Amino acid sequence: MKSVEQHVSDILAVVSRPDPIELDLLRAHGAVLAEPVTAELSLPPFDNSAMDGYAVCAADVATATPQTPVTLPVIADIPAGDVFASAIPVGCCARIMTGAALPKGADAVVPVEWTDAGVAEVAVHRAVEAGHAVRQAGSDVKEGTEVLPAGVRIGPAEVAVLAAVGRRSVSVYPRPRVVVLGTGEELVEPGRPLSPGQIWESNSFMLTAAAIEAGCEGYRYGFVGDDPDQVFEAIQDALVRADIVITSGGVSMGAHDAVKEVLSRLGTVQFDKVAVQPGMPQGYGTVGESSIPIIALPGNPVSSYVSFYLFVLPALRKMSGLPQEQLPSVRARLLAPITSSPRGRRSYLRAVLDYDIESEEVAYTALPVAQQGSHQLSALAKTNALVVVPEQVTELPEGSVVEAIQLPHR
Ligand SMILES: Nc1nc2c(c(=O)[nH]1)N[C@H]1C(S)=C(S)[C@@H](COP(=O)(O)OP(=O)(O)OC[C@H]3O[C@@H](n4cnc5c(N)ncnc54)[C@H](O)[C@@H]3O)O[C@H]1N2
Ligand code: MOO
Repeated sequence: MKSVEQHVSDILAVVSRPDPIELDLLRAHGAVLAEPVTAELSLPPFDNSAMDGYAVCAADVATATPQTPVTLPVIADIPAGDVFASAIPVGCCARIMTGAALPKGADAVVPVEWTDAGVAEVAVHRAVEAGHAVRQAGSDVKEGTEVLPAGVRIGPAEVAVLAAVGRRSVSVYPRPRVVVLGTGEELVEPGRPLSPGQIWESNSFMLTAAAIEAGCEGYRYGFVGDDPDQVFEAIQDALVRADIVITSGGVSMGAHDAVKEVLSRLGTVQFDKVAVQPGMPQGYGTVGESSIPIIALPGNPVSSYVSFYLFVLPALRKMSGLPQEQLPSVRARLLAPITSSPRGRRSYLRAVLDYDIESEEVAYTALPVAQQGSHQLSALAKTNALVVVPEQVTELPEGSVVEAIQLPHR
């Protein structure tokens, strides 16, 4: 059987990072930056006031106390956006608002709360040091410095930084379009009535949602039955708007598993048994004239789910322009024994991971849920981690320390 690592690297070999495109700032939100961004100007570009108050020369108010206030004439009013062109003469001050440029001659701002808030002249009750409530030019960013490296995902903070350094558009990797197709004659659209032998379709919803959460454009194609012609047509159709196609079902040994047969006709798709539980039968390759990557996941819902995080996510990261990175994992103490794990296959058990505030050594506990069957979907929603049981291990007592992979957004 093929190792998990081998299957990941085989998949990574058939997907590539797209060429960057220039996108307007909000369109770029959620995509990965393809260029390092530097500040053309310092931020703030000029010394400015951090408070509403009075721009003064600190030396002029050095003796001010509540008992002995210093009174200064107010010679100007400087709202944010205005610039006071001349200098403040010694012994004078200007009323100034937060964000307004500090006038020449002033070296500090007295907050309005430390004054009588006068308009023509003002009584200052407290001394200030030079620099008080002044935001120095460049105290956020110095001109020419890198504010964002290439390879970061653009979230709200990055959008803010880009706008603040004056960028209206940026070079990003376009978000991969992921088209998801389920297969199975027994499947029925949720919301429609079930006949005997049928179940409601869930994999294409789950995989589309997971692709969207991974920052991609996810499209649910829906599902088709096991008729090879239908499967053929659906995959051809899906290819039109896909950078990658994800299918579920039809990859095992079933007599009606159409996906295997059709995909072999359409491209270079290879089917493997991967040494993993759940998710053993897997397919990957490329299809169509443009050699669009395709990943064929097993139909069992839990297998599809786990396979997404093990095999699809690394592909989507690469296609998004992100560096390869494992999902974060921690060492955790098992709160229940693991009674059986197949020898020769690495198990990923769905578990509840908790922070263990009492423990001095291992900071987490992991409780694998009781329902670990590949069809037992409902338990997934209770879990937030995958406990890894290595290939050669078949059981583990309670209290064992294991690796627990933290699932995203859980
Ligand atoms: N003789 C063997 N049988 C099976 C083997 C094997 O090695 N030898 N492997 C088992 C394992 S492991 C898995 S995993 C499954 C994978 O099977 P397929 O990928 O061919 O999937 P299907 O047979 O189409 O479906 C399996 C199961 O999942 C349900 N399903 C499928 N698609 C969906 C969907 N979109 N939404 C909800 N549920 C879905 C389907 O009804 C089946 O119950 O094969 C084992 N068998
Ligand atoms: O490997 Mo299957 O994925 O056991 O359920």
